Amino acid sequence: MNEELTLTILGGVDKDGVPEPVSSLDICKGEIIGIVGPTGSGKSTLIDDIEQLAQGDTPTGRSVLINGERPDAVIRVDPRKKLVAQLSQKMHFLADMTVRDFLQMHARSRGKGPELVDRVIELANTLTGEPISADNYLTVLSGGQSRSLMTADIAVISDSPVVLIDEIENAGIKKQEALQLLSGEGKIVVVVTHDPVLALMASRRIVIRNGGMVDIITTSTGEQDVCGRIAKVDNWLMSLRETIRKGEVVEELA
Ligand SMILES: Nc1ncnc2c1ncn2[C@@H]1O[C@H](COP(=O)(O)OP(=O)(O)OP(=O)(O)O)[C@@H](O)[C@H]1O
Repeated sequence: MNEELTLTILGGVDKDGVPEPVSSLDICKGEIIGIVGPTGSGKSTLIDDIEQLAQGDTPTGRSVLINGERPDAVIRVDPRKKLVAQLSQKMHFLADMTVRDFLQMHARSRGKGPELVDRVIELANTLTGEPISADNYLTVLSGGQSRSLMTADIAVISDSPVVLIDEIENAGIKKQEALQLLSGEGKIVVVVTHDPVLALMASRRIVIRNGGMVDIITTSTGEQDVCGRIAKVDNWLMSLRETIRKGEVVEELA
């Protein structure tokens, strides 16, 4: 995946049919971009527009361009050519097969070798505190394990250069690592979140109000500093959760 990629969102209208203040936004390869706004403001709707590569044919009237051009119809409908992968809070596997069989099948369907399977599991295990083994059945994986596996699968096997993430704050996965992994693979990562660590990890965030994109905030160096500090607290909380999950005793602070 070395080709250049720019995703352009052309603004449409807000809930009142008024043109959105942000009329055009370019997002480049490897960028993490946040979407923030009050409940019901239209964050998921923007994610859906990107997922569908809207062409003025959704309620918002937005259009999404790939490298400055309107994507052809094949890209929009052929699952093998899909540009956009989505990772959501609610995720369950329905297939009754092992992790290894599932990943091998997915790698094969993408024309990739079975050697990637071990790499996916290894990466997934860096994102979850509960180890996943190749012989686990998908149906017994916890929510956190499932999301970790999907994140690693998207990073390694899936060719989709754009990843949409809708609220993973309580997903039981190391969310910073997950975002870094995906953007490090050169993917465009679009994340709906109010989690300060995730929102400030993004280089910019789109502010949504009343269905419209009203502002783009670039993360300042001061905000990056805050992000680093809260990330440490966040990792500490995660390790405390692990200690408690394992039935161990929490050490007192020195
Ligand atoms: N530009 C728009 N034009 C018309 N309707 C819109 C627009 N944007 C959002 N809506 C509608 O507003 C409602 C709420 O939007 P949405 O679910 O995207 O909000 P949200 O910010 O994701 O909410 P939550 O934080 O609760 O998940 C939906 O019914 C959606 O169809």
